[in-house]
Amino acid sequence: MTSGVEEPGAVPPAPPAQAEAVFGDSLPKARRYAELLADDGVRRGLIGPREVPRLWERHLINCAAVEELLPEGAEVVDIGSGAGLPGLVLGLLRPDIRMILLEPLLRRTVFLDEAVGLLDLPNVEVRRGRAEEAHGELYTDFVTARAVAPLPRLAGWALPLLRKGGSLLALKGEQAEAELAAAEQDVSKLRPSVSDVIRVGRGKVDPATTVVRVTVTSDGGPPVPGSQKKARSGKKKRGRKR
Ligand SMILES: C[S@@+](CC[C@H](N)C(=O)[O-])C[C@H]1O[C@@H](n2cnc3c(N)ncnc32)[C@H](O)[C@@H]1O
Repeated sequence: MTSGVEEPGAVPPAPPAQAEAVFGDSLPKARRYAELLADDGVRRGLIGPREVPRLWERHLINCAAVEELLPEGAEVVDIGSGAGLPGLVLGLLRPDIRMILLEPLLRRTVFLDEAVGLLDLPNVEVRRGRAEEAHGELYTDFVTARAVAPLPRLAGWALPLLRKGGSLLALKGEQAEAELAAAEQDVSKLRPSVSDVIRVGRGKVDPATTVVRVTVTSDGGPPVPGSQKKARSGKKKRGRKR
């Protein structure tokens, strides 16, 4: 039986020294997000309690390292954001980018909406849905994803969302080269593309974050600029058809 008094949530560890270098002026927002993950995130089952002591190194800093692959003003769709990793971290670190967090589960989108409001992130939009349901509707410069699906399935979901020259940035573990080698042929059949494995955040993140990057080299369907359908409200929506 519960006492009716809510248990206090967990408290995240203090940010490690490299968090200052990684987040700079955004560190206060990153701290607030870490608190939210440790408290509400754990309470609502979005992250496991065992993740709390390693929130900074394994989650926030690891995800933040990807920002060096995103040029100024990039449009990004993070598929399978879960509790906001890596999309929310990138959105709070880089106010110049436009970030859509695409996540099918209501419980998670509710948390993400609350986090975006609390952290005051006007450049971040939360959408409920599966990546494959957005095909033909959403086009972007980059798709990010962490721990969402094996590479061939992930590429099937992500590549149709990309404009020509755009890249899927999939955060992977140490086996990234082997995973890419096994999947590369299937991936390039989905849409002509070039792929590589890069490590980002060297000198700030230890170990460096491993990213499989798949860059599409063909048009693959996005309509020509100017033929964009109007959003239902009549207001132009970020990242919509263009
Ligand atoms: C293991 S969690 C990873 C969450 C987060 N990216 C992270 O690294 O902590 C996988 C997430 O992908 C979402 N997901 C599963 N299938 C999806 C799909 N087809 N499109 C978009 N998201 C999907 C799930 O709802 C879940 O939130």
